[in-house]
Parts: sequence; structure tokens; C-alpha cells
Amino acid sequence: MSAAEGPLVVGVDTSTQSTKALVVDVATGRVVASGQAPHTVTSGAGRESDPRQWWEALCEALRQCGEPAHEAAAVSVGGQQHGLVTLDEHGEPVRPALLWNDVRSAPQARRLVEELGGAKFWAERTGSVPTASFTVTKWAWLAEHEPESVRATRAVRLPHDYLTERLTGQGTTDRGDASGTGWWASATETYDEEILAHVGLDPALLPRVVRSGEVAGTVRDSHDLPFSRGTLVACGTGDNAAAALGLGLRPGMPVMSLGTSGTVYAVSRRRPADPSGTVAGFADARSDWLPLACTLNCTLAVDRVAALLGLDREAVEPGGGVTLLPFLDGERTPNLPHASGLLYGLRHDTTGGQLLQAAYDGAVHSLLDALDLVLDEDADPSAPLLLIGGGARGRAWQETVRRLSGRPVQVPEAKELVALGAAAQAAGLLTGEDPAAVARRWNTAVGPVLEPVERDEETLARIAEVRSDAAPLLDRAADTD
Ligand SMILES: Nc1ncnc2c1ncn2[C@@H]1O[C@H](COP(=O)(O)OP(=O)(O)O)[C@@H](O)[C@H]1O
Ligand SMILES: O=C(CO)[C@@H](O)[C@H](O)COP(=O)(O)O
Repeated sequence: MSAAEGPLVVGVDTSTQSTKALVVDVATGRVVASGQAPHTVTSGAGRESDPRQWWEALCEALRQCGEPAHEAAAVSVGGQQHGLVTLDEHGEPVRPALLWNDVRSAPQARRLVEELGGAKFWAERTGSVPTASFTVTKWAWLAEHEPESVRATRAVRLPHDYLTERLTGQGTTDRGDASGTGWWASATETYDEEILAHVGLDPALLPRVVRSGEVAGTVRDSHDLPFSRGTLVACGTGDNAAAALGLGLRPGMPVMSLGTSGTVYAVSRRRPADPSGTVAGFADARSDWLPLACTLNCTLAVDRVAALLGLDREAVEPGGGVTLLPFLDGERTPNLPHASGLLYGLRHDTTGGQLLQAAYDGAVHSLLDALDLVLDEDADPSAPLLLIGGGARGRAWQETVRRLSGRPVQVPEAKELVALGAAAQAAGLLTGEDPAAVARRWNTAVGPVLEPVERDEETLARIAEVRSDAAPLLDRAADTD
């Protein structure tokens, strides 16, 4: 491998299942070294991870990167959104983090919306109507179920903030990830004191919101990471905002990400405020917006169906008219936190491969259903859908998205777009460039384009009908909140 042409930077993606690190050449965008280490997440309705495990995974991923990581001049951390990290007076976790896909706070979400002026108030004030994923609902859940944990808390952080703080010793965050808390007012770009007071959270416990292009801090020397003391640390951001940077996204370019979560989003110049709650009105990591819809059931749900059937994840077969709503973890889009998976239309001649295809169809239907709401009205309907995340590698995922969207589908060759986006932030600190422009210079979105095929309206209509007819079943447990 030839020597790097420019300085090196490190970009990190601390996602639900693992932490990945890339060492990237700032001049060319070439990935010089990479590493990855897994996390564990509890199962059941509660989803928790120990933040210290994220740190250990970061150390391991950097060890795998070897010598190039030692040479990095700047680093930035992107990570799973929304997770509630509570720290004590020594900076140690009070308890495991409550993750974005933990649905136990669904009753608190419903109550908060009711108590503070309804869905319209929340959408106008924070950009989003909070579901169980939002940090504010997790804090309310903790206050109700573990008041001793709340009393012991001296700092509240998001997952990416936790790792940044362990690098720098400073409590910082950025507008992209702050916009997924439910206590950041998108209208004023400040913490919302009324909402914070309502849930009894002292604003002094929250991190400082660092601007894009501003240095969050420098690496302190009290740990054994491969960075030198004084290495620059950028503000980082939530994983979807980081991937948007990593793709060098321009307004109107739609993205679908297939990972633990499924997401659809686009950059917009207009601040979103959807009172239906389908679209979360996130900020991006620069100064624009990132309207986004997110599902809880994506690659893990489909892989689970394949495992139950004893099939390889690519062993799909067409036809059969069977419908599978893969809401194994409850669901967020549509907002059905208590739902479970539902199978309809099973016949003697239905094959395992058709059942598996139905799981893919169900997962992609929810995302496409939200895509039109995410895109601005003037967005070009024939623009290619950029397909990213671990699932984008799979042929069955690619073909399902192509058939159900009717759009051209572009699959970037670059695999780790969240970590690349973080690397672009770090590079921007060194060169003074806009991180999205850095990613465009690196050509990160380049990849094969699958030509559009006629949209499979019949399947889309069948899934929509089953979902509508099954609404009382899917929504039932909500009555018992
Ligand atoms: N070649 C592949 N084909 C289909 N799915 C894949 C492939 N490789 C990985 N995946 C899926 O990608 C998921 C991990 O994606 P990733 O975007 O890394 O998730 P996360 O960011 O949520 O941790 C796994 O759950 C797995 O099902
Ligand atoms: O909750 C959201 C977005 O609102 C998720 O997209 C999380 O940010 C987790 O992402 P992955 O681990 O699936 O990448």
C-alpha cells in the first residue's frame, strides 16, 4: 500500500451493534486502516448497553488500525442517536445506557405529548413529536422507575458525547445529535428550559453544543489510546447526520439506511415540523436540517425470520401473496411500540423463500411509506435512492428496495459512511473545509446504479391493507399504558 499523501484523520462510528474506526488520508479519502469491535445489547422490551463497553470497543478498533492511528492529527466520533447516558460525579455511568430501541418509555412519550400542548406544540418547538426513542422520554421513565439513579446523576450525555468526553475531558455535543433528545428547541437552537423543567432535568447537567467546524477539545493524556496528547477532536454527531456528511449529501438526495434501524432521510434547507410524528425534524451536522423517519425493525428482524426458517438471508422466492409485518421489537414508524410481528395469508403452498421475501417487503414498505413525507415537495422523484448500511450489501435488500420504490437505486462502494462522515468532520478541522465538501472531494457516494423497474403497487397496496385491517391488534397494548 502506498504512503498517505496528506495528514491522517480517524473517523469513528459507535453504532448499536459495534464500534468501527477508520484511518483516512485527508488528501484522497483513501481508507488507510480500519478496525471494528462488537457491543452487547440486552434483549426484551428494554435495550441497554454499558457505555464502558463502547470505550473498550473503541480501544480495540483503534488497536486493529495499528500504526496509522498513531499518526492521526484529528479524530471525530459519530454514534447511535438518542441513547440516555447518565454519569456520576466521577464521570462513571450510574447505570447502563437506555438505547434508542428501548420501548419501555412509550407511556412517558404519550404522556409528555399530552401534558405539554400536544403533537403540534412538540413539532413546532423541537421539530419532532417524541416517541419512545427520544432521550427526554427515557429520562422521564428513569425518574419514574429509578429515582435513585436520577438523584445520582451529575451529567447527561448521548452515546457519541460519552466517547468524545472520554477523549477530551470536556462535556460537548453537536446540534445534529442534540436535535434527537426532545429537549433541544429547533426553532431557537438552544436547550428548551420549559421542557427540561417539566421533566426535572437541570440544564447544567447537559453538554455544551459545539458548532460545526469548531474544535470540541484535544486528546488528554490520561488513557492508553494510540493518539498523541493534543490531537484535535471534532464535535462528532449522530450516526444518520454523520452518514449524510459522509455522502456529501445535497438537498433532495434521498437516502435509505439498512442497519439495526432502518432510516430514510434527506438534507433540507427548511426546518421540519411534522405534527403527525412520522418525520423526525432533526438538525444536520452543519447548518441545515435532516428530516428523517426511522424503523426499529430492519436487518435484525429479517435475519431473525431467515434464521427461524433455516434459510440463508438471500434465499428469497417471489410470489405467494403472503404478508409479514416484521414488528418483532414493537415499532416506531408506524408508532406501534407494543406491536409484535404479524403473518397473514399463509397457504399450503407458501414456500419458506416467499415468507422470507415477505419479511423484506414488510420492512421496506414502512420506510418507503415515510419517504414521501421526508422529501421536500419540490424534490426530484426520479433521483436515485442512495442505499447504505450493512443491509445495502445484500442482493435481496437491493432488489426489494428497487422493486418497491420504482426508483433507481445507487449503492455506494464505500462501506462505512458514518465513520467516513466523522472522518470528514475531523478533516474539516485541519483544512478549514466544509465536511460535506470534503466527502464530495473524496467521492464517497460513487457506486453502481441499479436501473429503475416498475413499482410493485400490488404488494404495496396489500401490505398497507393488512396493516390497516390489523390496526386494533397492533395497537392493542397501548390502551393498557
Ligand atoms: N452482506 C450482507 N447482506 C445483507 N445484510 C448484511 C450483510 N452484511 C451485513 N448485513 C446486515 O447489516 C447489519 C449491520 O448493519 P450496520 O449498518 O453495521 O448496523 P448498525 O449500524 O446498526 O450497527 C446486520 O444486522 C446484518 O444483518
Ligand atoms: O434512532 C435512530 C434514528 O432516529 C437510529 O438510526 C439510531 O441512530 C441507531 O442507528 P443504527 O445503530 O441502526 O445505525
